[in-house]
Amino acid sequence: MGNLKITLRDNAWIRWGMLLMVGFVLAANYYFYDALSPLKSKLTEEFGFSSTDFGLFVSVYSIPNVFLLMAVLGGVILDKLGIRRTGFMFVSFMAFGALITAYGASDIYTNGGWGYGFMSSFMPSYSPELKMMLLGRFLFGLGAETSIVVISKIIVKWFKGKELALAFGVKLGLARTGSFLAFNLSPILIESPAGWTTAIWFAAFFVTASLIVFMIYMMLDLKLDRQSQQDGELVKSDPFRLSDLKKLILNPSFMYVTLLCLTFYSAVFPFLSFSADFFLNKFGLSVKESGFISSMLPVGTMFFTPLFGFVVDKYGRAASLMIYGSLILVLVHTCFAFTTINPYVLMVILGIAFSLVPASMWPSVAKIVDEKRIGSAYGFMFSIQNIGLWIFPILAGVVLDKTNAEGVESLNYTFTLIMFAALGILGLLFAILLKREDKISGYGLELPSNSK
Ligand SMILES: N[C@@H](Cc1c[nH]cn1)C(=O)NCC(=O)O
Repeated sequence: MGNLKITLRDNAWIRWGMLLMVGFVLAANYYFYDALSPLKSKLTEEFGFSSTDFGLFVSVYSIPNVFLLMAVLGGVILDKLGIRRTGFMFVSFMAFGALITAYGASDIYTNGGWGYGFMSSFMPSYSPELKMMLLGRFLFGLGAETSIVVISKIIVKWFKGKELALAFGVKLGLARTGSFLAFNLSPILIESPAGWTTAIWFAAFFVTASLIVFMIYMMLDLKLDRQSQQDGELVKSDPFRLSDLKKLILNPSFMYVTLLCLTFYSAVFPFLSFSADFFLNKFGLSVKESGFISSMLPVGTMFFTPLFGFVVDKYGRAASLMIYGSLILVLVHTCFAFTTINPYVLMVILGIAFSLVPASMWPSVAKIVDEKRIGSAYGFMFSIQNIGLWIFPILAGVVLDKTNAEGVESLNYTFTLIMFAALGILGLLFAILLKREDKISGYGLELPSNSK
């Protein structure tokens, strides 16, 4: 038994201060993830990107996580090497990948800089710019997903038994601030006197700055570990065993939440990547205004996610909230496909759905899975989710190219949106199954946070 000494995590100022730090790392991650979305038409103009090329660029982020099982492996590495070493390694990958992406679009590179000749020497149907940018985003994705797993574990470490769901909500709110900034700043930065690629360089430097912030967090983490070790409170992860993964897969609640994660996020993130271009084409808006409408989604979630996190902590009902969120998602995509309802309104409503599900999903995993396995569990969920984040941006681009004649003035997005609505219906089904299963397995997903 520990002797109940006060540690850093018992000090609310330090606990929430450290959340701001890891939130900065996440905001940079999300900023870079979304920074090129409002630039789709610019990439077509400058480098001749088709919709399929753009979809490929978005989706290559997920390849290391799907094929190298990076998020699972990252979770395993995390359980083995710990938060500091794993976090440092993967945030560094993020920064390196972001800088390579910016280099691939830069004048230095396009004027025959390092690697240009090599990238021109194979697969001539893909431009050397696209190939270098794909390499950069691949490396960024390799680091980014595992970093999110590391940060989720950091939050469980500091907030378990305290304001866990609220902390997850605030964390997601901070992450989405990054997306909000990306959709608004990128269209401004392309007009910079230093050239349109300023938008990409800025994104890359933001990620590099987040590496420095993570290094500062590492000092706090070390101090907390020393205190917890003295108190005998340090939660040590057991070595990873394949049988643990088998146990997770055989747990119906865990699998329903994972499948909801796959289908729900596949209907949101790939849509968000194309959304600015969708508004531009459907409503004939400028790059700035369509980027601004896209940013209504993250802006809604910045406020609603912490709020719903608080509701889940205090009143529970996490499984029910996942059902409501999935239902709203289906309705919004259907409206986008078949109506001309004001896109600002629909994006804010989608923001409610995009708050309800994440705010209840991520803390629910901490109820279903033992803390010692939480790294592997989040890693597994992210790897499955990344199958969707890999396939659906490509499919969205292919559907767009196939359902629109070449060189058409404005792209018709109806079939792409029907695809996203269908994914939402699947998500709704898994959310209903999760709630039903919870009555049998008794993880208490409908109960407040501190009752379990
Ligand atoms: N795996 C991430 C995907 C992502 C999107 N932008 C950057 N990373 C994820 O799903 N995170 C959880 C969330 O609710 O944002």
